[in-house]
Amino acid sequence: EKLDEKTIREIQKAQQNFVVNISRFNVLKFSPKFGKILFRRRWQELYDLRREQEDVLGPFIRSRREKLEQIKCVGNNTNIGYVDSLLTLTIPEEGDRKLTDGEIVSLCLEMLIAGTDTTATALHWIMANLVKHPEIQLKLFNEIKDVVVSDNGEKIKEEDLQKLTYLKAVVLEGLRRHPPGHFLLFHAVSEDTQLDGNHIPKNTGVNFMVAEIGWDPKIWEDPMEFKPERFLGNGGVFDVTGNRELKMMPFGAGRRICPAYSLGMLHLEYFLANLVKEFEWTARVGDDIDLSEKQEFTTVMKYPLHTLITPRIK
Ligand code: HEM
Repeated sequence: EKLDEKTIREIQKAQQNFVVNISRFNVLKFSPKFGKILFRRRWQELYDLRREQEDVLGPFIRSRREKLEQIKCVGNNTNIGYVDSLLTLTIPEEGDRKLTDGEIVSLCLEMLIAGTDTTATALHWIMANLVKHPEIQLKLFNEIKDVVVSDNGEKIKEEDLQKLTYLKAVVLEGLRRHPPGHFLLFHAVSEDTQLDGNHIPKNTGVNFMVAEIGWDPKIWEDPMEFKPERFLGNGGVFDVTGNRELKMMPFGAGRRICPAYSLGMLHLEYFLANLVKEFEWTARVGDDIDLSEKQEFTTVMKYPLHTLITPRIK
């Protein structure tokens, strides 16, 4: 179903309000009993945000449920989308019940946020580094120019990306130095576990310091420097899943790794290649590009990038 511009803006606003405010709600996890009184205002804000999400997404879910019923009646089951699969899902552990509308709203938002905010944040950091280090941007542009023979003004295509080794190195370095998530989503241990001599009881919530892992000076030389060249060894091949060797984990690792890590990499490579092919990105006079961080849903630039963009001469 095609959404009009107004609806897209409403969904975007609900998502943005959530992303920007989420870290302010962490405090609500403590002492739920007294917290309800102590943080009454903040709880109210959270409820309001939640209502906003349900108001914008709820009608689409209900309308899709009706459509699905009609499709079932005429026996046509083509065009199955994400919401359709959630609507047909049942939970065996809970008496084969279906998901509630509220749960579906959460899952849709999770997919929207996880699929856009992470990639946009990663790209923002990478562009900031390319503006800060024009020599890296130039090297990347030269690779694009030399390797992709598409001077006819066409966009770089998906199949061209495989030939761009330095592009891949820049993306990997961006994800190492500025992973959008400095932590993963919360995990819990399913059994009593020993970790580095510490006893972790079953059901304890655990997380991983993603950014620190990628900045470990025992693994990475000059870890805080932005040096894509470090990824050029081994023929430019690097296993970002950590299956072979875990040196960084911007997408997590193992069973709960980001289910769309390869799509995330593809988006970053594709957008970056085209942005650099079409435009030269430079700092404003006297602007040193401040790489300070700020915690939102992802770790974003505290001072968003302002840059001058000049079309490349064809
Ligand atoms: C550069 C881009 C991306 C990065 C850095 C990234 C990173 C992550 C990380 C760190 C996690 C948590 C893994 C864990 O808790 O162990 C995650 C989960 C997730 N990601 Fe991504 N992601 C990216 C792109 C995407 C895209 C494009 C989509 C969807 C189209 C997506 C969908 C999801 C979903 C649905 C989850 C939750 C999975 C679960 O609950 O098990 N991500 N991602």
